[in-house]
Amino acid sequence: MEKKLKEHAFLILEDKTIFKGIKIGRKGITVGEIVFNTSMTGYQEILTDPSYNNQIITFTYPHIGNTGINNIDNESNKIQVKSVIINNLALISSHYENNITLSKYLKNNNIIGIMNIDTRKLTKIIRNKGIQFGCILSDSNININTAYKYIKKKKYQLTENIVKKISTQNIYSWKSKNNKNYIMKFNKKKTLFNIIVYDFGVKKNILELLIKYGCKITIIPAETSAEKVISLKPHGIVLSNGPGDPRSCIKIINNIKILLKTKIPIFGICLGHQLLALSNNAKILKMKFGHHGSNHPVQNLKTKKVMITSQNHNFTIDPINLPKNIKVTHKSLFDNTIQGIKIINTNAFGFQGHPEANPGPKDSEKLFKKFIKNIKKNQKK
Ligand SMILES: NC(=O)CC[C@H](N)C(=O)O
Repeated sequence: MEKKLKEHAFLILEDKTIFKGIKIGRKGITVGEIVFNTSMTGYQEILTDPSYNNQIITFTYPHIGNTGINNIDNESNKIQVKSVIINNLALISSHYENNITLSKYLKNNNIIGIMNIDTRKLTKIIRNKGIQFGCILSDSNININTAYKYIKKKKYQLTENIVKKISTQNIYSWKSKNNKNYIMKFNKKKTLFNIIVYDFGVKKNILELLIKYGCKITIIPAETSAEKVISLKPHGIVLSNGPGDPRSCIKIINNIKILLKTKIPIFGICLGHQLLALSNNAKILKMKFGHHGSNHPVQNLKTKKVMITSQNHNFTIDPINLPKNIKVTHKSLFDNTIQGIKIINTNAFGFQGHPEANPGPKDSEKLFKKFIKNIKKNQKK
């Protein structure tokens, strides 16, 4: 059990709503875009998902921290969210893999957080008014007017390209800790495909699933040139998930345009899917409050089958005046937004949700099989 959890903190929204709560993590002030996640499990994976880099996360599920933090489930090597808003922080962590309490984990990683917030009320505000920029203030030496000034000052930074900052700076091979146990389940011929993964903020489970389906992985910096990628002679290319506004990734979009001409199979996931669309001259829109949860129904328009998927995005492909070479393959049954695309006359497809889940259901894992099938087909030609 943890004691001393009683210092006050404030959550201040750009619409001037003020919530009073209790400080968790480090003392200080922080601002960012607040996004809500509706998943009932998986707070550790969410906190470490690089797609949330620079954002403040709030959980609609009221009880967070009850299984602690373990050494296995991180989706990257650090906490990626800027700050955390929780309703009820569990004071006891109980799980056989538990290593450290959530509260200690936040403190050790210098994260500013707030608890005892009615996160469902906060989520309703975001749903009604749209994504809110907000500030967590847990330092009694800073007053609320400073917080408002901070919100105004920092908001402009939303359009900057953060992908380049968080991507790997060097090319490296991914070695799975688990690979012996699950490589080759799908790929019976035991061929290892060489896959290049563009790291826009890649989640670990994307890499683990590629390993599972028989791939050898080389991870490359976000702005690696198309020429360099072609010289590495990959069997397939993955455009990973990642944070921020895809429209800021100009260099990456230009590289994808060149790669599309090569016919190397390409699989775009979330940000990667949006970048695939942009490199084919589609428009991207910012959604009112995005999709962030693990129960989103997505329909395959050809088979009519529905998958329950994990989602985490604020941007979406504009369905109006979609270029003719982009075929929509999947749609959200929540709001009809585009969830899957195929680029005609190429070997490229994209998926808006998170087929690697973590947290979330495994229904859309089959998209990895589809990618491998595309690679095999391409080899036969
Ligand atoms: N998970 C992701 O890759 C997110 C993509 C993009 N940053 C968005 O918010 O829409």
